[in-house]
Amino acid sequence: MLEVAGLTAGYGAVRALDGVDLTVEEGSLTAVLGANGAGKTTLLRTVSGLLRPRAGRIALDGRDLARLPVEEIVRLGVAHVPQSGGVITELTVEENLRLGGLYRRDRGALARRVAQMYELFPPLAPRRSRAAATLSGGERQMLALARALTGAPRLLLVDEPSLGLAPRVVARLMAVLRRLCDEDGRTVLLVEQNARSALSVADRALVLDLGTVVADEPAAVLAADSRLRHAYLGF
Ligand SMILES: Nc1ncnc2c1ncn2[C@@H]1O[C@H](COP(=O)(O)OP(=O)(O)OP(=O)(O)O)[C@@H](O)[C@H]1O
Repeated sequence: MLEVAGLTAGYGAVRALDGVDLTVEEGSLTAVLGANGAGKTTLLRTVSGLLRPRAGRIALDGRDLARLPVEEIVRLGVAHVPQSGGVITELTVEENLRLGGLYRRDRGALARRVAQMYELFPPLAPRRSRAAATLSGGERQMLALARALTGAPRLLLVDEPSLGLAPRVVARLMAVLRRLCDEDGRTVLLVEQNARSALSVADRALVLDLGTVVADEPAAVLAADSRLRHAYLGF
């Protein structure tokens, strides 16, 4: 579904990605792992159009995204949940969810999708009329994911959803991501520092180091490779 080839991107003199190749199958969950500064966030930002590549190709179902406006990339079904969350804290939970699906014209479908989000993330339901600013960190992460999902994206890009969350909340979020692939056929590209959690739900895993791919394996193979784990993943 997503094909990235020879992707090079950066910031001024910094080359954050250097010839990255990646293929993501429809309905799969791919983990992008690696140390701080490896280029993981930059990879998501180039796919969603927030950063333009210097070279290489990013294709969604064969269509090149590299020069499309961000709005068009969203319309093609790509949603990006950034590390800092992506919720509007002044608005209520419900308003955030409705905004996430705003570009979908069908209002009935939007109401159904919002209702589905309360099923998928039960802690959000009793808080629907509260400002997002009053949510805990975990609840905010759930809202950020739910908000992206109300737009019914085909490809969900998620940047470190586990950051600062309790282990039980992390496990619940990972399980939701897995369900999105298995039950809804969505495709997920998940950036994580918490490699152990990500590998427990991923189909495939990519390890980045200084902007290059040093491993691209089925998640179970990577999890069993103690040399790679010690060298790049710290466990
Ligand atoms: N806006 C920016 N301006 C300049 N350099 C940047 C910018 N954003 C990132 N970089 C640099 O690009 C490289 C890759 O950063 P990136 O954020 O993609 O890494 P990461 O793997 O997501 O790291 P982390 O796990 O710490 O979030 C790093 O060397 C970083 O310092």
